[in-house]
Amino acid sequence: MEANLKYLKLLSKQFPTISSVTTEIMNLEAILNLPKGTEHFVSDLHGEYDAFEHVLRNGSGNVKRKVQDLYEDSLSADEIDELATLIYYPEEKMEVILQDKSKEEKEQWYRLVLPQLVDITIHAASKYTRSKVRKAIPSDYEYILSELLFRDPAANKKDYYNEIISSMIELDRADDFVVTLGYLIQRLVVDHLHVVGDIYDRGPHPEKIIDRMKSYHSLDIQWGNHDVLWMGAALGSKDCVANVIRICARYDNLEIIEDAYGISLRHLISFAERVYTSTNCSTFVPKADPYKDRHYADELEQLCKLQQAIAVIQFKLEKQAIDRNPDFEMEDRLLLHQIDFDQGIIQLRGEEYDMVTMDFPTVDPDNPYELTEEENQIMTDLSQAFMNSEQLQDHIHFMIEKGSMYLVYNDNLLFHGCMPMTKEGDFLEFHYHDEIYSGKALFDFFEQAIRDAVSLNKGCLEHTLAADLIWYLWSGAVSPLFGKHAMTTFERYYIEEKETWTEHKNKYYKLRETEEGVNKILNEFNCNGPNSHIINGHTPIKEKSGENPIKANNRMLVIDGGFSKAYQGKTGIGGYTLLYNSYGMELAVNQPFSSRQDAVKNHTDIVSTKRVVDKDMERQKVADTDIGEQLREESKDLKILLDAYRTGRLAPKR
Ligand SMILES: O=P(O)(O)OC[C@H]1O[C@](O)(COP(=O)(O)O)[C@@H](O)[C@@H]1O
Ligand SMILES: [Mn+2]
Repeated sequence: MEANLKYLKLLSKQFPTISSVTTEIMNLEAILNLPKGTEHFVSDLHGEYDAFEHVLRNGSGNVKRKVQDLYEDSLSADEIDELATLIYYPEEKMEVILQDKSKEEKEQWYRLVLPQLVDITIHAASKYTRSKVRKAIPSDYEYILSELLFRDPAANKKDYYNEIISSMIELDRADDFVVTLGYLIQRLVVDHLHVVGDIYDRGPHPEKIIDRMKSYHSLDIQWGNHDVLWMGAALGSKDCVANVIRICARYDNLEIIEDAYGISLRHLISFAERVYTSTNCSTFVPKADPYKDRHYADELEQLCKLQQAIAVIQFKLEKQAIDRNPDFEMEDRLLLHQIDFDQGIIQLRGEEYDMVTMDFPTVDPDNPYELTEEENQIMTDLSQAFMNSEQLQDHIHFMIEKGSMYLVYNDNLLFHGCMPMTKEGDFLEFHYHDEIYSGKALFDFFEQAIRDAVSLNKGCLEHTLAADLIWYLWSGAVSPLFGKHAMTTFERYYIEEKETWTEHKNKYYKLRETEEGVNKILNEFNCNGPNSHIINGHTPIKEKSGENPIKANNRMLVIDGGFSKAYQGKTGIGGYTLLYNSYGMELAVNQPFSSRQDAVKNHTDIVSTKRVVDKDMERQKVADTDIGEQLREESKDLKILLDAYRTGRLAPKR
């Protein structure tokens, strides 16, 4: 009771009068009755910044829908496409449209297009409270846009527009106004963004994706295996550093490390060129971006040698991590000592294979896991450089702040990789330091390890062990982010026989096809609503071979469709994105994104088809969401405060 009164007193500071309390209650009740805001889900962006930017700009088709809602009957399909493209890329599209126009023609165009843009903005804003829309308006236009968006419906609209547009043109502000409205519409069509993991690796610009996300109005991240790899590297794990560099070399993306994050690879490169000699093994040839054709032979050779050098360092370092952590049970990943250095063969699970190359200048056959002095020095310096890169630290801390291993949001469960399971369909157990973790607790355990690696002092044993757990998340058999029995990097580089490359997927990937399997996982996270789904990324859906991203009687949605160019050959598409608005969920199938210029010039839009996930769902209001739940609580408290004012338990101000 005491505590209650204390809380009410605090609340009364914010709402000191009866009228302020009643106004706020009315405001909250009104919000609860608005339609639910639109959530937008993307995953597996893999450094493809331009494609990501495009789906943010077109809201996975949501912008075009708003245009169609208003102009389907009065504009042609081409005109609708042009107007939509103007909204996605206002600066570039306007330049193309206006380039050959006279002053009068330009003025005519503004008079046509500005009212259209204002109407689309009003339509997109109609789901929100005035105060929310006001917050989205850039301050330069606060007055004018408030006037336009919240104008008195009885006032003569035409006169009003004319007046405003005339003064815009006169003051030479019409261009700027088009741009402002374009971005405001983009901002309003999506209320909240979920990024279901794998921002990093394979593609060229993860750092631009993070910068873009930093300025986005509302989002969360579920970490992917590639994201935690970078987190581990930034937090000082040498195993993670070696993997990050190796993957960047493999995909010809060293600029990310050197230019975007200012980490010098000079010593490593000169070491690799000096010490490694073989240049003829195809397994080390980088998987170059097909759009980036700029290689000279010596550049390729350098990337091959760099990959060799860092792969060997990685295998040596992994021995230390595996020895430090017998609980990982990863001894069978240690393969250097299985090589017969005289005969050029390797023993693997009872079979004998030829080695693709025997270029191991730094491996002592009697002590194959010992790093040479120079290798040691290079890794010590590189891990320092990762920890000292301000830009990288800034990006990783953003991911840590906005991210988590999983998220329950409006009754949906979001995670990147998998729920590790046994073949009997039970949650797989991870044994660590005499404790056992499985199910939700397994996710929570790894999340804590990441947060420990952030807060513990670097260099102490606890920190090293926390960083090792991050590396385990990248490649361990019971990792919810990896989902395969082992990572066969060694075999992929050194053995030709592809049967040795297989990474067996966890049973989860069979079980998630069934409603029973999916419900078991949803229940574990207390997601029991009639509209609960799992939203999953990580494994590219091979759409072109007929695989369906919507599984388990619509309960499971796998949205990795291949933003990554390296995977588009397999998937046949350019990525899935998901929208969840007040009418339910809709999966957008995106075509590969060609280029920004193409999108601007030819109106190529990458959303090709939409598939409805929820049929017959009742229109959802804010009241039906997690935020609605919070608002109802607030409203309940305010009603108690009102009662306290009325019964004299507290004295309101007058
Ligand atoms: O094609 P690459 O570069 O060899 O990468 C393959 C590796 O990437 C992984 O698939 C992990 O990356 P994803 O999360 O993108 O699947 C590993 O399982 C595998 O060993
Ligand atoms: Mn992944």
